[in-house]
Amino acid sequence: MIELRGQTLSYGPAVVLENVTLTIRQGERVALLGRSGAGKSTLLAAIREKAMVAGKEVALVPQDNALVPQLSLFHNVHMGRLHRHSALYNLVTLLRPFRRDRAEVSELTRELGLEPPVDQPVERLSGGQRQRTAVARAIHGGGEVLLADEPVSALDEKQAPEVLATLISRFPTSVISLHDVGLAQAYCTRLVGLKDRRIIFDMPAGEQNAADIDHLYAR
Ligand SMILES: Nc1ncnc2c1ncn2[C@@H]1O[C@H](COP(=O)(O)OP(=O)(O)OP(=O)(O)O)[C@@H](O)[C@H]1O
Repeated sequence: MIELRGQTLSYGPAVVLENVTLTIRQGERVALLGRSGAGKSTLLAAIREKAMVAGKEVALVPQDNALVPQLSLFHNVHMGRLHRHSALYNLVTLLRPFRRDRAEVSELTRELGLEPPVDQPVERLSGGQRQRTAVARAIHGGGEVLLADEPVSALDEKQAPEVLATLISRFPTSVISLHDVGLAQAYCTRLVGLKDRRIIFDMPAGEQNAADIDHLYAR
């Protein structure tokens, strides 16, 4: 479905991952694991590029959320769906959102435990609330493939699994960078470990042992 074959990923002369071969199949929930700087975001970007070339509809949760702070929670979530509407519809929505859209966004934000009113500017939200706004934007936009970069890193122990479960359930296929191995094992079907410029394991969730994980995070 999405395939990288022997690809080297680099920034100019700086190689991040060498000879990457990876196939993401329909229905998979793939977790990318590895120490900070191992190349998870870089690999996600390469997967995104392949998915776009293959004509897939991709939903993104970027690591930095990529929200517009001055705009409301509603408008930031609605942004996920701009491409589905006409320019006129989007212009009207900017000034005065349609009731139907407001209701839909309000329901989604409630589902994600976002308490502030949807009119609240994003710049007045907490870090965890901003992250859930980015999650809501991806869900609202929808698509065939979810690519998410640490989408629940700012959430507490109770919220993180709930939000991750909701996010994953809305997409047929997902690739998610996670630093929480427990969450990856609980919610993903396949774990891909990155270290020393390569994929050091790629196996079904549940098959890796403690030594695999220790080695992945060892210096
Ligand atoms: N735009 C860039 N230009 C040059 N080097 C970069 C750029 N983005 C990332 N890198 C480098 O590429 C390597 C991999 O970075 P990447 O962000 O993919 O890692 P990561 O596993 O996602 O890290 P983290 O868990 O901290 O988000 C790092 O050494 C980083 O410094």
